[in-house]
Amino acid sequence: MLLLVSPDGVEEALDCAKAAEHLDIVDVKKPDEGSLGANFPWVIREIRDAVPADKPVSATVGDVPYKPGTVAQAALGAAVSGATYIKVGLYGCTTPEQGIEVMRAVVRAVKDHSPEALVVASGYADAHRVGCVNPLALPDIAARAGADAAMLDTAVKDGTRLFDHVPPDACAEFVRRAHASGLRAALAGSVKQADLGPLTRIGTDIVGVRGAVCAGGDRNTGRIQPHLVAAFRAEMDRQAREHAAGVPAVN
Ligand SMILES: O=C[C@H](O)COP(=O)(O)O
Repeated sequence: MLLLVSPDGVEEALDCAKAAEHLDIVDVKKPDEGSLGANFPWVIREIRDAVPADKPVSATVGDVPYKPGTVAQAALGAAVSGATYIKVGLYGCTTPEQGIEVMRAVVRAVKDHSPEALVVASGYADAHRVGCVNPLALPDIAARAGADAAMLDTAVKDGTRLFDHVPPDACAEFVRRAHASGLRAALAGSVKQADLGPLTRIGTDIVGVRGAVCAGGDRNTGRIQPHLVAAFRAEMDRQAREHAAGVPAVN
């Protein structure tokens, strides 16, 4: 399982760089613009320059509206700025068809420019609270649009977590559907260390965090702490070892 960590700017990205050996993907976002809030192109570029070259930079394109042209341009902007994972939060899409239309436009815009870039279609575990497309529809949306990964995050950052809205069994079904379509499955949403057991066992490919590696566990007022990134990775590694050894689950 890969670890994606979301700094909110260059300063925090430098803290991620200090913990680079413990993480796999640096994910640029602007949390004050939403769960998958998009940051400025120059911030993506600065962060690309600040983190080790072997660490891919991901960028969120925003909690996007159902406007395929607008979103395709924004996604291209993220790719041009140096991101190699392009994450789109299908916030304004109320049907799978709308999600597919947006994601097809994004895939074309991104891959025409950077064929090696990976496009991630993200939905929301708490979609029922914001009226967007059902979380379990994301693997099919991503696959039919030609994206590379399906992801879930939470739209409302109020302390509720991924598993509060999509329990582990349903997340397992999400991962199964993604893998059946040849996609990577990424899961996030106020994920804590205690969630890593189930996330490992269901075969999650990428776990995304911010709050869990910020001081005080607070994604808004806390800053990313390199030692918390290291501790999170240590628990990931422990869970991976236990899973590989067939140790019975305790959480
Ligand atoms: O992409 C991952 C998100 O940044 C997760 O943030 P969070 O762990 O604070 O919910």
